Amino acid sequence: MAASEPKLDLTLYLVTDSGMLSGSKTLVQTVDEAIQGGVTIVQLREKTAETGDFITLARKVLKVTRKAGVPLLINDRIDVALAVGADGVHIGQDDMSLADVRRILGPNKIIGVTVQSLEEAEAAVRGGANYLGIGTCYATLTKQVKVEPQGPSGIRDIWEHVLKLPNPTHPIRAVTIGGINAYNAVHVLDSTRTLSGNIPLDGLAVVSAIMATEEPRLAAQKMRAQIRFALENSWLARPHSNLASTEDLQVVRRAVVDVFMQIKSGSHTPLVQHITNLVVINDCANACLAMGGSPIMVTEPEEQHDPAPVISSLVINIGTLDKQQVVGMRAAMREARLHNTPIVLDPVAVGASKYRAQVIAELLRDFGAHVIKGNASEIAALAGSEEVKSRGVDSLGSGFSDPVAVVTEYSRRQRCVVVMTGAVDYLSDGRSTFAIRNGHPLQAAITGSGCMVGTALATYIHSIAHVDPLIGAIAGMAAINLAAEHAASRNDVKGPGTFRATFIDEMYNLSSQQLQDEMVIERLL
Ligand SMILES: Cc1ncc(COP(=O)(O)OP(=O)(O)O)c(N)n1
Ligand SMILES: Cc1ncsc1CCOP(=O)(O)O
Repeated sequence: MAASEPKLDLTLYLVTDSGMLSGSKTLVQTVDEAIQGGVTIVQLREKTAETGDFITLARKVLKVTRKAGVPLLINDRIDVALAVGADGVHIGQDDMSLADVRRILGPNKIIGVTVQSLEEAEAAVRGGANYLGIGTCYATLTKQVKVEPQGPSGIRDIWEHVLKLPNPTHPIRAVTIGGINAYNAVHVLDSTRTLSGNIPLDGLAVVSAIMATEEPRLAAQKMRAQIRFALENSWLARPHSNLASTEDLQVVRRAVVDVFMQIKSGSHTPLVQHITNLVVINDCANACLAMGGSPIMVTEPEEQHDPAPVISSLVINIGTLDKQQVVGMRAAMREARLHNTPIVLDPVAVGASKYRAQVIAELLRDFGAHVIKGNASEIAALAGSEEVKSRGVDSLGSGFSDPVAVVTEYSRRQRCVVVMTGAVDYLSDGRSTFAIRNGHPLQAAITGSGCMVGTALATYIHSIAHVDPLIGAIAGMAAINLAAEHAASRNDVKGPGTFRATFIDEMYNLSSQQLQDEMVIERLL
């Protein structure tokens, strides 16, 4: 690219569609405001415009983009790009070939290419594309797509592949497109990072998230804020995440006790939203209160929006799944993603039916989670392992031969903390893996003790920005297990019934000194 031409910054890529304008603003105004809100590159995509009208519009838009120092690309139409002196073009697989476009436009123009497979991506990189538009990511109403949406993991596979190509002749850049908005931007950027190297896409491309709003500046600002958050708070490179990876277990223990203390002292009362199962809802609410949180059981899809800004963390538990509940879960997870609220996902009995497996796969594809908590059979089902089978909500057999490898690997793949419960609990964020050896067999004798673990995790992981999720998870796991030990040792506990009530008492009574002294934690990785 010549020095005088705008710099290629793909962070927030606006693809236009004048058919979406509300009527109160022209396309040129919309582009102008979107750039003021943070759009870094614009593609003029006018599928039905006559050539003359397209050129007239492109000239007007170019004035705005040039003033802002933002590149303007033209969708498909090399003739229009040449006529107006645009900064480049974006082409798809059915358009003029990359080689021909390069020959016509010369070496300094930007050429972006849509790719939907490893082969297409490789060819575009070898052919000298300046960037790739990988997708589609999610289903979109903006256009009819020929290839099924690939979801973030499909996009990541392509991104990872091109970055590994030997001897690249130029830097490889990429965005993804399709169904992206401020709600899913963080999840998409986080889950498309390469597994080896943690390298994020260069940005996100959107049409309707900006074009179909009355406030394009505000919409662009929201998107930019989410993209900034995702790039600064990468799962594996969070600013505060060195704590769990420190070699010194004393430092980890102290951090865990600090997280516990914040809640115990009352200096913070997390508002923990639960969409959980009918069997345990009351126990989970009481456990949350006993630990110093405040439970909120908002379940209807229509009422997810209003409280979302003040929710500290969200528990999604599929124990007694029904279709209407899934709609509520999706609405809650969407809001949680917008507010960067930690999500704890409890995939109860996910291996028991195809329906459960499908619901969880879709929730993970569309929203991801910050923590996934399950017993060995649930983690096996999610990780695609046959090693541990389930019977209803329980695991059969003696568990994994190498539980550390399973939780660590699954955590790396899902980019979240994985907590695998059992006689020994394993917790990993993909970099560090710990075992907690507290707890009591009576926990398995009452229903819902696993669900209460979900509550405990969410209570202590109440902020992505302020609590390292792995440290918070250790705090929750250790606290609830110690409460069980204390309850089981009491003389007034005669069996599961008395244990159940006493368990809640001991969650309430547990002190930070007890946590400090009695937590049995081991670093395994
Ligand atoms: C950034 C970006 N990525 C992908 C596309 C899709 O382009 P294409 O496959 O050519 O489809 P149409 O846009 O022509 O419908 C894009 N436009 N921009
Ligand atoms: C042009 C294009 N190419 C693949 S999906 C898409 C449209 C994306 O639109 P939206 O951001 O509104 O889902």
